[in-house]
Parts: sequence; C-alpha cells; structure tokens
Amino acid sequence: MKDFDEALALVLDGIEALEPETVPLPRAEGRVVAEEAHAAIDLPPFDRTAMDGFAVRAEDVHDGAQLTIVGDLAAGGDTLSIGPGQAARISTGAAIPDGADAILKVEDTTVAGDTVTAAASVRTGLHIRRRGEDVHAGDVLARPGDVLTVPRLSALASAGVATVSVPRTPRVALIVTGSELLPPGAPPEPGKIYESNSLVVTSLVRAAGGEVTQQPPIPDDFEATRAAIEEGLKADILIVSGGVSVGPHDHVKPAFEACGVEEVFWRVRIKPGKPLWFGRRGKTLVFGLPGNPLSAIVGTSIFVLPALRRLRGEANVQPRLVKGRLGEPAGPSDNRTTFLISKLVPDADGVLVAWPTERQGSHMTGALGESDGFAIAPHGSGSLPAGAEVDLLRL
Ligand SMILES: Nc1nc2c(c(=O)[nH]1)N[C@H]1C(S)=C(S)[C@@H](COP(=O)(O)OP(=O)(O)OC[C@H]3O[C@@H](n4cnc5c(N)ncnc54)[C@H](O)[C@@H]3O)O[C@H]1N2
Ligand code: MOO
Repeated sequence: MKDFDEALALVLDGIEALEPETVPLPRAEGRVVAEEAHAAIDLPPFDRTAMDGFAVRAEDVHDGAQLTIVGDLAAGGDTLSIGPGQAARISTGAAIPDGADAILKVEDTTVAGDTVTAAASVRTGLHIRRRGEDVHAGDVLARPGDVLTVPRLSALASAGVATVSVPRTPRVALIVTGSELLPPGAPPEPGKIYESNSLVVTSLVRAAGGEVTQQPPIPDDFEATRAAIEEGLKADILIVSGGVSVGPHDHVKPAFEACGVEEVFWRVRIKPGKPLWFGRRGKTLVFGLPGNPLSAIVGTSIFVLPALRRLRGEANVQPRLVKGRLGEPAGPSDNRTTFLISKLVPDADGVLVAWPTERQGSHMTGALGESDGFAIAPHGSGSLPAGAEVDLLRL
C-alpha cells in the first residue's frame, strides 16, 4: 500500500501540459497560459486626463487667473495645442493637448463665455495619467502556468492582447459501475441505491477546468465494463467509479488489464479511498475510484484534480489544502491518513477550526451534506489534541 505523497508523485510523474490552442480573451477565463503574453502597447497609451475640467499650463494658473478657452476635447476625439493664457475644456480620458501640463478640475473654475476663471492653483502634472506609468509595450503580462484570472484578463485586454495560447481543455471520461445503481428520479427498489458519484465527480472536474463525458451506468458485468473502458480510453483521463475492491463482482481491474492499461498502483494509505487504483495506457491516465461516495470525492480531489491541473498547464497542481486547527481531539483510524468529515468554522483570528461530525464513514453522505469538507489526520500521528494544526480539504 502506497502512502499518499508517494502515490500522488506516481500519478503526476511525466504528465505534461496538453498541446496549446489559441483562444479569444472572452473565452479564456480560468484557462492556463501556455506561452508568454506581452503588452502590445504602453499603458496608459498616451498622456490623458483623470478629471473633467480644463487642460492648462500650470504656470498660468492661480486663484483668480483668467484663461481663454480655445477648444473642447472629448475622450477619443481630435486634439489641439494651447499657448500662454489659454485653456482647453477637457473630459476624463481625453488626450492632454500639446502645450498643457496640468488639469484644472471643473469644480475649481467659473466660466463666462470664452473665459474660464481659476479658483485654485495647480502643480505641473496634476490629474495627468502619464503614458507608460503602468505598463510598457513588450512587458510580460502572463507566463506559462499562470491561470487567467479576472485581474490578468483585465491587464491583457487593456494592453491590446486579443488572443492567448492555452493548453486545450482536458477531456475526462467518466464511467460509474454497479448493478445496484438507480438514476435520480427512479422509484426506489429493494437492494438498489441512488447513484450520486457521477454528479459529484463531474462537478469537481468541471470546477477544476475539465470537460466531462459520461457513459450510462454499467452493470457489474465484465464484458460491459471492458467495452465501456475501451471507449473511455479515448479521453485524456478515464475515471471509473466502483468495482475496484476484491469482491467477485469487482470487474474493473481485470477489465483494465484486458484493455492493456498498465497498473501503477492499487491501494493508498488513506481513509476513505484505500482501494484507489491508478494506471496508464499511452498518454491516458486511468483512475479506478472506490465506489463509496466519500471515497470517490476524496480520490477525485487529491489525485484526479492534480493530474487534471497539470494537463491543463497549471504551475501549482497540488491538492488545494489549507491550514486549520482541530476544535476537538481527533485522530487517524486503521493507520491510514484519515479524512474526517468536518464543519469548518473561522475562529476569531480567521483560522478555520475543524469540528468533525459525529457520524464518520465513507457512505455518510448525510453527514457530508452538513459539512464544509475534511480535516486530515495523518497516519501515524496518533490522537491529536484540540487546537492541533491540521490540513483541511474544503469542498
Ligand atoms: N474484503 C474487503 N472488502 C472491501 C475492502 C477490503 O479491503 N476488503 N475495501 C472496502 C473499501 S475501503 C471500499 S472503499 C470499498 C470499495 O469498493 P469498490 O470500489 O469495489 O466499490 P463498490 O463495491 O462498487 O461500491 C462500494 C459502495 O459504494 C456504493 N456505490 C458504488 N457506486 C456508487 C455510485 N455511483 N453512487 C453512490 N454509491 C455508489 C456501492 O453501492 C457500495 O455500497 O470496498 C470495501 N470492501
Ligand atoms: O477506503 Mo473505503 O473508502 O474506507 O470505505
């Protein structure tokens, strides 16, 4: 049985970002940069005014000074030049006219006909946004591995970048197995349960930037399982839920073998999720997730999503854990790193405090529904006291 860290390193080993494609900025949110993106222009692109008012020569202006208005400059409109004793009416965003070196804002003026009277003095440069004071043409605005967040998109759009190169979106094929599975909305039947893993795994994968295709649930039958897996192997990642344990109706591992998927590991020292299986065929990454709902959530969060992030080009692919502390004593069980279903409540200092729910178990979706995620008690840590620092997996 592998420890979690070792297993994750085996999953990530050798994965490279998928081949890049060019996408327009409005479709790039959340995608990852494949090639450096540079500013096409300076920002601001020209000297311009931050205020509505009058473009003036600072040396001409003092309380009571009278200037002749020689024009009206709108944002995006024509410009002109001003000389001694002159001013140009100007709107926020318009280019500073030649000859002007400050803006007298409209609140500090009175206007009569072609004459503006100043009620204040101005210093050189007042209310002028200088060309290039923010960004210079050619500056690197995004580097490979950067996620295209809203702030980055803002910089790129303003700097004249229309398209970005990003790894294509990973395709994830999902197969749920189990003759006991009922689709949502079906009437209850003896011995059957409602299928929930596909909804949950799909949500997690989509939120992390993958594209999911799902086949209809597969009964516990070798040939059906094999055929579904063969189809699923066309994707970048294949996830099969259920049937990876040691029961006589667990057909997934033999079906992987029949399809030529090479096993990298089976079983990880985590709870829930121990019988997690990982292998590869060619470039396709293949995960066999234990069928228990919480095992599937944990396995997806800590193994599948890091692999997905690397395929989509992210620099930071590690599971998204945050530091927190235990609200009450807790510890691992079965000598496995244990994910304790927990309410996560911020303390006065802002640190999240984990309160494990009374009900714990890989089938406890009701308890999970009342929680905010998991507190992680590492195997071998023994019983941890209240206040102990732990990693949290927020959901
Ligand atoms: N003799 C042993 N038996 C088991 C072991 C073991 O070490 N020795 N491990 C147990 C652990 S731990 C887990 S986890 C499960 C994993 O089993 P499988 O991956 O083969 O999963 P299934 O048996 O198909 O399902 C387990 C459980 O989850 C329910 N299930 C399955 N799919 C779904 C779904 N899509 N939505 C909701 N619930 C699902 C299923 O009905 C079972 O109750 O093996 C233990 N056994
Ligand atoms: O690993 Mo299983 O997920 O303990 O129930």
